[in-house]
Amino acid sequence: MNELVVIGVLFLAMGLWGGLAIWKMRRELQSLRVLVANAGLQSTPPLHINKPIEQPVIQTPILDPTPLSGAGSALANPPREARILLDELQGKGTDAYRFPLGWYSSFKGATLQTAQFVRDVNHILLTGQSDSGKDNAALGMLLSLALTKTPQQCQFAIVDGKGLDWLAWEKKEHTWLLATDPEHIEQAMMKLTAERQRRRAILADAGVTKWDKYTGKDLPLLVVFISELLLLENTVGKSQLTGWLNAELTAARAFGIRYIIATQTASNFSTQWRSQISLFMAGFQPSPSQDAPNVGLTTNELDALHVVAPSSLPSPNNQAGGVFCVVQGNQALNVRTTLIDDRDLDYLMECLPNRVAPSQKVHDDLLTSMLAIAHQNGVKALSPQTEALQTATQQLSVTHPSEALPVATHLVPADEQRRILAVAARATSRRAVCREVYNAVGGTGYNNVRLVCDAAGLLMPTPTAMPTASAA
Ligand SMILES: Nc1ncnc2c1ncn2[C@@H]1O[C@H](COP(=O)(O)OP(=O)(O)OP(=O)(O)O)[C@@H](O)[C@H]1O
Repeated sequence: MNELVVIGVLFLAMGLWGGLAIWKMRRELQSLRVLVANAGLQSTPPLHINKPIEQPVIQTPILDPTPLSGAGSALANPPREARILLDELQGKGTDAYRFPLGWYSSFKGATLQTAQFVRDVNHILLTGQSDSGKDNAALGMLLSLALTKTPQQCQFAIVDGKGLDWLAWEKKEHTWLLATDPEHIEQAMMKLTAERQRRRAILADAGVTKWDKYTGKDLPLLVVFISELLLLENTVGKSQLTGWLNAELTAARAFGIRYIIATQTASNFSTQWRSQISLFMAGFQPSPSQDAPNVGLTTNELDALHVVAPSSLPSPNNQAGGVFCVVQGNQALNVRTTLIDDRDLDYLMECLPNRVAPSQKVHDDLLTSMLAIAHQNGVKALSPQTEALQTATQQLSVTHPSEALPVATHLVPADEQRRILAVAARATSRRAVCREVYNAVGGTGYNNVRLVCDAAGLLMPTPTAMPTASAA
């Protein structure tokens, strides 16, 4: 009997000890997660071109994997801080222009679903009833790309017309084009077509068939965001818009251009260009008839993939903004985006480089080129106030540039400058000018072409942004 009591006490003690050990391990794991989360949050964002004034206070460092009721795997409480999003994104590697889609609950806990613009996603269709979170989703994508890629690697064309949400991008160096006024939409569409043709000519000159294979540094990935497709239709009419979309979406990919097209529903648009979409991201829709036009799969097909169709998602009016059904090929997932609040947005925009005024840019580029040339020629130190720079910048300000030479003649001989100017007036790229004038594609010849073209504003690699409503 006594033995039985001893054995019982022993079992009880072992059970207690085991329970205590499990509780301790859980606590340690919990503190470790807090530590890891805090360490991530305290790291500065990837680019630090500008010094932000103040970092927002972090509210919720632990990721909550609970799914939102009725929204499949989409999280109920995705991380609110954009820097958690960026840390997670960077952890996955940003080499192929990776960007975030949204958070979902997996066996690993709260997980970020991402996609890449190189060798993965072509164009994106972003749909959902008003207030479903389309603009916020696009903002997350563009901000992430801007914070992980330099303006030389990635540029944006933002065609809005809905309001003033994107105005802050106007002065940013990543912004190639910003049309916030419906009156500028047609001009923006023409400019995008011209840019595709310009890129085509550059690739043809370089003898490559695709942007992915081009090794020059003058063709950044151009991500075009159209915030409401209906505004384009209202501006140019149905048939012209259809023709434009068919042409641009079909050809843009090969020339390093990707479109993110947002609209409340794609059901009223032509189906031809939709075949060029490789990733569908659809928020709440009021009827099952809207599922297939917005994700490319029927409600039944989505059911079979165990995802909640757009028409079955909780309504954004019900505190469920930012929930999407994402479809790529035959794969589908429900995700919820990080809501980027004004405070986070101000801070992150502050981190992005501002556009340099054109005259300042020419001056800076000239200085950089001259320092490089001086370095090549063994000149140890060259002050920005050297006679050469003064002469060159004075020559830039002449009122009749066609009668004056753009740069000092001891930098580029006068006859070579005249020849570069003549060829650049009809050529499609600086490389083509260099080939024709110097029978070469790089070295000092290319430096001369760059100096002269920069100073004369010819064949500029980064076109300036369009005037916005405020600037017009
Ligand atoms: N991930 C999110 N989590 C929580 N709320 C969100 C989320 N995304 C968006 N919202 C809410 O939805 C509102 C509308 O978002 P947003 O402007 O991005 O929607 P939209 O689909 O672009 O709307 P519209 O078509 O009317 O322009 C936001 O102000 C926010 O309150």
